[in-house]
Amino acid sequence: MPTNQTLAGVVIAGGYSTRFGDADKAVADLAGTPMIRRVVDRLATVTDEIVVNCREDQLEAIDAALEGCDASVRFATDPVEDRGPLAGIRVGLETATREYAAVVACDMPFVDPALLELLLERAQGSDGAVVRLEDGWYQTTQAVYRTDAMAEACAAALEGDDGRILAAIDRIDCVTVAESELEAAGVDDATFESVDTQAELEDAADRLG
Ligand SMILES: Nc1nc2c(ncn2[C@@H]2O[C@H](COP(=O)(O)OP(=O)(O)OP(=O)(O)O)[C@@H](O)[C@H]2O)c(=O)[nH]1
Ligand SMILES: [Mg+2]
Repeated sequence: MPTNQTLAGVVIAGGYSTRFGDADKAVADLAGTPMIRRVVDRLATVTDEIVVNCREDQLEAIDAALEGCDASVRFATDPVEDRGPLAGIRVGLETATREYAAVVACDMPFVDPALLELLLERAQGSDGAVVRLEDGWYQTTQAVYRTDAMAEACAAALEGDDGRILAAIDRIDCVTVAESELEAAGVDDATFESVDTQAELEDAADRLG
């Protein structure tokens, strides 16, 4: 996999998991393994650098959840908390050192590394590649971006008081990949599933267990 040399993984985990209840979904046990660890382990198969973005108060628990990981993980904490995922992506990308970075939310334990490889391939020569779902939604938290270009775009969007991830994407030259292309590329249907509630955690655990 020759293109892997330039791919970082950025996991965003600085949210408050309000739909999940009284616990941080990032470190929730999913069939015996903390959710964020599942994401990091999958990312590690196609990246050579991993940055985890979270709040200061999550560091200890996330570090423990990742103990013994093969990947070398660095942390990028939010300078200001609760500014939304775009702020987390920004600081994560500012910390990453590879030309491109796969940005993945901590609550997507089924992320398919094959998708990230496809997106990295499509992003070559551009500032990123993002999947456009059939309903028109862009899958921005499982996407590949050119690290410095997207970090600058995030900063510009945030400075303009626009916290939407799409506001940053609009500022870069990003390739769109149609959802319909993923099946032929062998990407797992479950890749975009996110675990936001206890019910979704139970459902995911049933399928893994
Ligand atoms: N750094 C940072 N990351 C965030 C923030 N809000 C959400 N995220 C991350 O963005 C991803 C998608 O967000 P959500 O699914 O809404 O997660 P959440 O906000 O923790 O959960 P809810 O409170 O239930 O919406 C998750 O990986 C979150 O950790 C934030 O304010 N800062
Ligand atoms: Mg949220």
